[in-house]
Amino acid sequence: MTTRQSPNAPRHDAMIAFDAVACVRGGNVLFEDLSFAVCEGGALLVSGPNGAGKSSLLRLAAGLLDPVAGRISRSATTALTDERAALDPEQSVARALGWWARLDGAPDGAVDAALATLGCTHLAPVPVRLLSTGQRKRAALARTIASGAALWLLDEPANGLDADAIPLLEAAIARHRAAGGAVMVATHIALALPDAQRVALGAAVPA
Ligand SMILES: Nc1ncnc2c1ncn2[C@@H]1O[C@H](COP(=O)(O)OP(=O)(O)OP(=O)(O)O)[C@@H](O)[C@H]1O
Repeated sequence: MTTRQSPNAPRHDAMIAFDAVACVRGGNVLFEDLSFAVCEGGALLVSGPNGAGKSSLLRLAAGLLDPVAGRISRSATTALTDERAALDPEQSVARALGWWARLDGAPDGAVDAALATLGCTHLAPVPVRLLSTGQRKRAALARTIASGAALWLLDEPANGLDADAIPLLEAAIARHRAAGGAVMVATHIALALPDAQRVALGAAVPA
């Protein structure tokens, strides 16, 4: 169930390290004794059946959940993309993303660049509430790309994307890693993540 690097010793150069982490939700142990470290340029691929705890793992990594045991050390800024796009439905895509970019302290032009990266510059003036499923996913991914965060936490990033968008996402991840960033990805859809570490979660058991 776990990926272990140096046993019980979080790496000092890690952007994030899980050390013997356990997660319980809804009365079930989703995983325990989970240890790994993700360093600059790294990637971690999280797999497992529905309900295994992939999203929970990413929420732990984002600091949105606390582990019931173990320790999580985080030295990098993080951005999470999940099914909640968290974009104001009444704003245009550009304004909604711009709001987050300002909050994240992103440089001027970060939103335009992120939209171009995902091939959706044309969506900039479109109200968020009018976006299709795949367009909403592209906008949510653009929010993470524009954030400037070093560690991208991507929960099912390919869901809803069409065949043209998936290579754009893979290229964006590769560029981010080449620039010293890192990613943790939970996905049921195959994505090219060269040299990724793997965490395969199993079925939950009652606590
Ligand atoms: N807020 C919550 N309170 C209680 N239980 C929760 C909560 N959120 C999730 N769970 C439970 O935790 C378990 C793991 O959920 P999680 O979303 O992490 O799984 P997942 O592996 O991402 O699943 P999927 O492949 O379906 O996206 C599920 O049984 C779910 O019902």
